[in-house]
Amino acid sequence: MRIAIASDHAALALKSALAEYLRSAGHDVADLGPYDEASVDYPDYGYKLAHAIADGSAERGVALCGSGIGISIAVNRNPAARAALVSEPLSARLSREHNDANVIAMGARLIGIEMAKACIDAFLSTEFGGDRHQRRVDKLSTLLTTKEPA
Ligand SMILES: O=C(CO)[C@H](O)[C@H](O)[C@H](O)COP(=O)(O)O
Repeated sequence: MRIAIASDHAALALKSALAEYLRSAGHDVADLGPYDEASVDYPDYGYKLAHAIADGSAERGVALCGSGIGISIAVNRNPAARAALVSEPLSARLSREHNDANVIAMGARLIGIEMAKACIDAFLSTEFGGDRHQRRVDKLSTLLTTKEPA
């Protein structure tokens, strides 16, 4: 699978570890940065990651910052992205099954590497459930253009 990964400075080490984990599992991983420990702003990297989802260069995204909160907010500014901030595998699975999430977000200051890998595994191995969930995901798109859900 084509997977883009991005972070801010707070999640640099987790980003490197997860990129390696994903590559060793056979995925085509695009590391969108940053590439050193200099302090950066999560909106810049959330923007890049969401853009990769929107233009189709990535099928899934992994977004990381200290808490995961800032970068997940940034990614979700792009209407093509559905980013889910998770800290354990059940939420990661449900984000796919119910929400058709295409980006997983995690907080490097809150989660360990093994839990992060377990979340990624659940996220990548779960299919969207469709049916009633499709109707709800479709409504997310209408929220962008109307004041009230259809
Ligand atoms: O966006 C965040 C909080 O919602 C992230 O945790 C950031 O990584 C964090 O704000 C960065 O903080 P720092 O003090 O500049 O390292």
